[in-house]
Amino acid sequence: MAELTPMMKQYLDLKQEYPDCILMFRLGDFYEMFFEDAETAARVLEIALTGRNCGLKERAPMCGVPYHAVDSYISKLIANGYKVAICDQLEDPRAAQGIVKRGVTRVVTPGTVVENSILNESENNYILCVHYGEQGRYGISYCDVSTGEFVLEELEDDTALFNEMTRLNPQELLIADSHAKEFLIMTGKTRFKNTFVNPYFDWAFEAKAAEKALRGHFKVSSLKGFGCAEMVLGVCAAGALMQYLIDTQKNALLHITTLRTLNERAYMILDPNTRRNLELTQTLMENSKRGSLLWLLDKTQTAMGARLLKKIVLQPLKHLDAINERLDAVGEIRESIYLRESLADSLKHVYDLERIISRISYGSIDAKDCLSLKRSIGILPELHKLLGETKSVLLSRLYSGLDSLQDIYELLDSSISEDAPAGIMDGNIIKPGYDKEIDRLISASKNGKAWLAELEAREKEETGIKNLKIGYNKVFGYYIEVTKSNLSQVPYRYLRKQTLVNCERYITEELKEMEDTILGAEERRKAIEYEAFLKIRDMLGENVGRIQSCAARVAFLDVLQSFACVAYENAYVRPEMADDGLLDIRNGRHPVVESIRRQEFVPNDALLNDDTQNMLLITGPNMAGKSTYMRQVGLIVLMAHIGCFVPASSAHICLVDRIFTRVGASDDLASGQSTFMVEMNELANILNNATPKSLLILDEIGRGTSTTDGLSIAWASVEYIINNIRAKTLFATHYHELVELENMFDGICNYSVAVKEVGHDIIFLHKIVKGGTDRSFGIDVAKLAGLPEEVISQARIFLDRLQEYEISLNGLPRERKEEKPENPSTSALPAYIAELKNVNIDTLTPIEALNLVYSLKKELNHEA
Ligand SMILES: Nc1ncnc2c1ncn2[C@@H]1O[C@H](COP(=O)(O)OP(=O)(O)OP(=O)(O)O)[C@@H](O)[C@H]1O
Repeated sequence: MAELTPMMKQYLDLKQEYPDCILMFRLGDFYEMFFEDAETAARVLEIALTGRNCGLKERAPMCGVPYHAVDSYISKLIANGYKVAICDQLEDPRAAQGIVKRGVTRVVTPGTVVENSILNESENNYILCVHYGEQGRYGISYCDVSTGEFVLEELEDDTALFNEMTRLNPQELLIADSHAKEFLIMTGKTRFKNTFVNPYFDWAFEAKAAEKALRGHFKVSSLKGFGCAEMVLGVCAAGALMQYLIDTQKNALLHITTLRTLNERAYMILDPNTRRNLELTQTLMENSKRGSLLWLLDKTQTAMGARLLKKIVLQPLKHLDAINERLDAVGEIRESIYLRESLADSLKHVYDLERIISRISYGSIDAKDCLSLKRSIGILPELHKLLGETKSVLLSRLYSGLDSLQDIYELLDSSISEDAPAGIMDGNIIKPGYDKEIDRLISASKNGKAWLAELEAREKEETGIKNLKIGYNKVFGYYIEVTKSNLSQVPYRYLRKQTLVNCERYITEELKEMEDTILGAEERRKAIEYEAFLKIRDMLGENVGRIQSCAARVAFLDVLQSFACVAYENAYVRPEMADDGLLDIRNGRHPVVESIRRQEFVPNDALLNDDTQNMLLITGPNMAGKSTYMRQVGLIVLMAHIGCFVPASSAHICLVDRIFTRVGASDDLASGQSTFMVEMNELANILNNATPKSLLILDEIGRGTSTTDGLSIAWASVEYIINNIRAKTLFATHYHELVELENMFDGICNYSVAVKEVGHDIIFLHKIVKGGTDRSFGIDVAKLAGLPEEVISQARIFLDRLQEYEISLNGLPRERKEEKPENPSTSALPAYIAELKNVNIDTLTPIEALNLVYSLKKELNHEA
């Protein structure tokens, strides 16, 4: 009976352990795949499907990829939704007795890739683990295995979970088997519907098992030191994630040196709408980084700085001292041209230390990485010197904590050759003087070369063949080459080795002996260099924690210099921060619009306080600049809270707990929500969660439905905010009726965006002025947009007619509206209308009152 070959038996044993993965099996210089895996991989990777004798009657389907190019093939498989298990040779094949020992060294999934060619340099690559707690609460934990960041958090509800998921944008979600279905349904209609969801053992999420996995990895007897002892849900998520990483990444977790507990009280929560509406990391229209706040603020010089900047932009601080510390540091760098330019110049030379560290941990570091590490460390003394001269608390703290890693520099400088190749098994990596044995072998092969030259001269002399030469190739080794015209002079002692078109190649006894010595020395040197390199790698491995904390400091310094650089280049000012409820921005600008627009940007003030000016009700024509103005206030407040200078001539910014935005119209087809439904969901979230310390930016509330419904909702929302929340609010609207609210409530102030009419044309002045407006200029804007003249003139006729009805309404005693009502809760009711209809004011809600106004309008319309 046919029997499997030992190699195929080994393959099938391993494959059994990884049935859901494509198993890449290392054979010599190739990773081979067999059977179904081969068929799938050949199709996805567009490579040839062949066969291999496996001992059975039929050949096993097989395909393979060269090991040195494996990254690009892995990335293609991952992108197509497959998991890949990498099976490597666990011993030197030359030393193996019998079949080479092999084992899976790593399972690669979208959330666990570390290959540079797959990763985006300025983005983190997270795997996020979600643990379901009681009463709708969650514990989450996320890790970027390409940098070693490992964090846990606890979240209140679905909304908080969704907020964090959108902030982190994980490539993979780990979830307990028993919740996987529920989770898939929950994410099925969101943007995470295509994210790789990985169900994992329930037991790993149990508190005891989770804690054990964490204690085991961090080698601690208690988790107290990480500040998460009370966070049971978070620990369950973190422990399950750690267990998963241990299972799949095997021994490559050296670089996960700490567990960070995210304290939500330290950061302002930004919901996905606010991130999107303020275009913090990407633009609304094109989803591109260019045009976003992140793009504008990114003057970082390192990939680590770029990744940290994104985190900082999405996590504004909530504490005054922390914000002021950052502002002090940015101010100090901004003030000194020398410091600013020297920091940028030095940081330019620092490589991506975080990802080099992960390659140390994964054992995939090469000599080039070592040189990058050495060069980066070489910059540290300069950074140290620059920071040593600073005064601000934060920079001084960075200075005192910055380890110069001198010993690591010396190790790398003495060991790794400057022109070392990338491959670590090809020799020429180790510098002369580092290892005596390597030096001896180098000299043996060098002497061998001198001896070859001497032999060549001797053979020429003896045979009289002047153009005889000694050469070498990988297949035949050393040879003596004689051209065809000189063959008659070849002596008998020459043994033919190879025949070419123009020449013959020979070997002699003497040359053969020398070949053994030279090649033996070369081979041995390569082997010893490889061993020496592995030792250096291990020494680096023992120091990953030190390199990591250095990397974190460098990244933070990079963000601070980036803020300083942007502040200097764009003439930003330092915001004055206080917890006093006053927002006073003078000559504020929209940071991105001003940097992109060719024409001059018109600056505007913004004043909001807790009592007299709590809400700005902004009216004005289309295209005047209402949205730009409101976004600019939101961005200035946010920039101040991340410790960045702001585009204004001066800015007093009070601490805010959240920034809420409801801007523009977008529908969510994926979840089957109409534009209006999306708008109402967002509004509900704001009205339910805003506090007096929040900043609200509301643009055209109610425009997604009929005018009457829309106006009613807008009116009622303004009332609700001013009466119940008293959050600082910017409220832009096309419902000019709302300007009446200024007279009815303390704290509402009308503003409008000025335009100038020149004949039939309008000029946008983009200036925010006090007072409301009652004209939209919509038709004028439509004309500017190039609507056909016929449509424009017909629209003007309709408008005139409508305005006539408007006048017949407003002809009613207007002065009554100026009187301040005694009871603000019924204040929205236009009393004169109620009187007209003989209705008792006190029995109506504001919305009913507004509906009344409109039904009256309709009646008047009919009569006319
Ligand atoms: N302060 C300003 N200085 C210069 N240009 C500005 C200013 N504010 C806005 N703009 C420009 O005016 C245009 C319209 O701005 P925006 O979209 O904010 O107007 P809007 O009033 O919100 O319009 P709509 O009501 O139609 O949504 C944009 O192209 C913007 O770049």
